[in-house]
Amino acid sequence: MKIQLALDRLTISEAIRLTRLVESDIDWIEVGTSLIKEFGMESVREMKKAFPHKTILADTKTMDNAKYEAEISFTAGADIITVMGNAPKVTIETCIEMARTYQKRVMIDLLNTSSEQLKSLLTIEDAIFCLHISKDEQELSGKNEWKNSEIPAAYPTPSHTIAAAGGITIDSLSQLLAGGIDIAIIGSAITKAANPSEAARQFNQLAKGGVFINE
Ligand SMILES: O=C([C@H](O)CO)[C@H](O)[C@H](O)COP(=O)(O)O
Repeated sequence: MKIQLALDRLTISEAIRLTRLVESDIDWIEVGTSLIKEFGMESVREMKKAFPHKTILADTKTMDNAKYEAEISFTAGADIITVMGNAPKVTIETCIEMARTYQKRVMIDLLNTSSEQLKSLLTIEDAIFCLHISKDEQELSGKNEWKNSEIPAAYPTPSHTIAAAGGITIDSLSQLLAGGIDIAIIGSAITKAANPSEAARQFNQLAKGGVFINE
């Protein structure tokens, strides 16, 4: 399982400093939607410049204007962009086409995506599918538990790549591992930890098949 570090509600320099602390224990770097909204594509450019060998995901959460958003993200250095699973089909397909042109990838964020739409999206085998408990659901509706039952059997065959995001902790990571998730997207549990390097080390140890013992 890969670890994607989600960087949200930070300045660009804080994001770079924090990533340096945990760099060896994370696989992918997510330039969070909040950074993109606050600092624009500069945040993607700066993160790629600071970490040229890491995969950079720009969490654009594209809902419309796919060609434009994909273009500015890929040319800024993003290796992966996100599009919402409940966006019009043409928006999702355009993101996929743009990614193929730039030889990059797309993560489809399945927040509020109907099962009918999901079924039709599963034909896109080179996309990454992301199960997501939103910040608002976590903070305002009290939904913050990941269970194996949340990873419906209808999801992908082994040929699909599946990610999960939203309030993931060491405990829920075990559930996600058992559920066959390929990429765990972890934000606050690392970025807000008292010791981010130690938190990232524990997540990575577990994600790479080790057993984490909470002493
Ligand atoms: O996508 C995210 C969220 O919508 C805020 O923009 C985060 O990347 C995701 O929630 C991971 O962060 P944590 O929930 O803090 O682990």
